[in-house]
Amino acid sequence: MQKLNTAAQMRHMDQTAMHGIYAIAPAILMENAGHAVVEKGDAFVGGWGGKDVVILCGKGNNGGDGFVIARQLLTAGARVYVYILGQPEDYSEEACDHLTTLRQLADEDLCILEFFQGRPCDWGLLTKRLEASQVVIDALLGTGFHGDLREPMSRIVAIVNAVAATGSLQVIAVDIPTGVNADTGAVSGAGSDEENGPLFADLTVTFGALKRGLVFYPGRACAGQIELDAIGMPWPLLQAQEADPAYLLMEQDIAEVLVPRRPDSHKGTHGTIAIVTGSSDMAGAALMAVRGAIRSGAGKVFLRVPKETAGYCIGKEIEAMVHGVGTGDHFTAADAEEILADCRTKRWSVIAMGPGLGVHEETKAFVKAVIAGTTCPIVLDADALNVLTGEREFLAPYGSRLILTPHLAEFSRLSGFSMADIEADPLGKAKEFVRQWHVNLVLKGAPTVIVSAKTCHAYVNPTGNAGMACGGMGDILTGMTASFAVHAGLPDLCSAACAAVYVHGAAGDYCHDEYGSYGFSPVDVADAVPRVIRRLEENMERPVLQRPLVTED
Ligand SMILES: NC(=O)C1=CN([C@@H]2O[C@H](COP(=O)(O)OP(=O)(O)OC[C@H]3O[C@@H](n4cnc5c(N)ncnc54)[C@H](O)[C@@H]3O)[C@@H](O)[C@H]2O)[C@@H](O)CC1
Ligand SMILES: Nc1ncnc2c1ncn2[C@@H]1O[C@H](COP(=O)(O)OP(=O)(O)O)[C@@H](O)[C@H]1O
Ligand SMILES: [K+]
Repeated sequence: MQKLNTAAQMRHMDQTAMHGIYAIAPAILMENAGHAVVEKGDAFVGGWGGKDVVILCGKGNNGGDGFVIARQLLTAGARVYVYILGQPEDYSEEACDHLTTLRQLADEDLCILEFFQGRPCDWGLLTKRLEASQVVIDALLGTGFHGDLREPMSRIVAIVNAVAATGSLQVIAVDIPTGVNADTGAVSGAGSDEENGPLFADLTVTFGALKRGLVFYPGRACAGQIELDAIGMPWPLLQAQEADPAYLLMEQDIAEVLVPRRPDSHKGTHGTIAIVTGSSDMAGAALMAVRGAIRSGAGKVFLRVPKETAGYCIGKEIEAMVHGVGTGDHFTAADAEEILADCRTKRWSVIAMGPGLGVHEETKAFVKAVIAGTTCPIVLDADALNVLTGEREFLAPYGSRLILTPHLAEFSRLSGFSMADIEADPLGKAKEFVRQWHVNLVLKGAPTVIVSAKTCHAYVNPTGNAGMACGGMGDILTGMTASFAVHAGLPDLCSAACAAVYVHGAAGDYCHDEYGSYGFSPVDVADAVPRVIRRLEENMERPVLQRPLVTED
């Protein structure tokens, strides 16, 4: 897992490195930061020698990194034009020292320094310099950015974006692109007509830990390729768990939580999954959930649909045992007893409810009765969440065995948060909800965020693509989540949800590789799941019975 930090967490890490027991001189951290950009940038731009590079330096420590970069690029054989927004007295001591050194290197041919403040700006000259250069370094603003960009920053960023759009200029951002909020990925100028939007980089070299704003849209779209550099931070600080943490999931994390099948296992070992969902006009959703469960390794799958839906469903997913419940085309409170009895006698290990369930008033009582009358894990998606709008207090006592998988609109209905607030900070809102209502939450989107009921830690999924933005994709995930929830050895429901989300997205990525971003279907994604699991299996530990019984030294 990679830590996903906020600006405040980064400030704390920097301060602890510099002023705590480690006592790293501030100028050294800044030197390392600048060096990281030069080093990672070298491969990206194909070597610095002979390149013309514009370096834009703001008034904070991000600008200080820019001074180091300028000096090191001169050593690497580049010509640099350094635009400096502050005066020496504006800068921190370490940035000021680096500026002093850089000033000793000012040279009419190789190193031109331009101080912006207090003078009319020659925008034409800046544009010409950018047009004649191959690379621009954005050291205007880092994690200290907030609000919207103001003049002259906004004008400079607009000019860089315009020149870069012609394709002749590579843009490298220092730590985070200027105008991207490090905590949320919100950007300057969103929704306004004024030209004060964020900078779009081709490469972002970020320091110490990934910033949340680099993985959430719209910030993610500004970052280009992302490279992380530890910049010499003491390793205990790099590894320490932050208060209120968030992590980016990695393939290795998922491989580690999946346990290989024991060779002596049988269908009962791998979970009895009940998909209790569907209604007469949305039976396909129920079938897709079944498909997701089967393709994720479920031992047995029972499908329970309303009576009128059963005829359509029988034989469509031949592995599932299908039965029609009640008398109508949707579930009512009277149907709950049959489901609860089935759950007891057939020893269901997990239940999934929601896809295509419908939002009839009577269905709400049905869903509540099933939750209250069982003790197994339950995955709640789609209409199961829609019918529970306003029932947060009801859910909370059962939260530790529930996995809720809403998309943004479903989450808005359920939580009462506005769509705008959720879109502005999905991770923050997901955590806020879980802190209050103690459920395992999968907030689906690009990217999907998973929050643990037990710890309130958040996990962000890196897999998936826009080809998955089509109806039914979430139904597949519902079945997958139910199946993963009973995979032997998974430590908790949150890990199961993380594994399901990661594998679902990775299966979507296989489809993207095969078909491109249009037209692959939810069923294609489900059918690609075994390929992802096979890839993960290569990294799993061998089960006891697959180890040789006698080992030779
Ligand atoms: N010791 C450290 O703290 C280290 C910091 N580093 C760098 O320092 C950066 C953080 O430095 P700072 O905290 O000084 O922050 P920044 O360099 O991001 O800038 C802060 C300045 O920008 C101004 N500002 C904020 N929002 C603005 C807006 N919308 N329009 C115009 N001006 C705005 C603030 O008033 C403040 O003067 C990191 O991103 C990283 O690049 C690195 O050098 C590594 C070590
Ligand atoms: N642009 C995207 N990038 C990554 N994943 C996506 C994208 N669009 C959709 N998805 C994924 O596809 C699934 C869609 O789920 P959902 O909206 O519930 O679909 P439905 O309700 O139609 O089944 C989610 O898991 C979501 O994360
Ligand atoms: K920057």
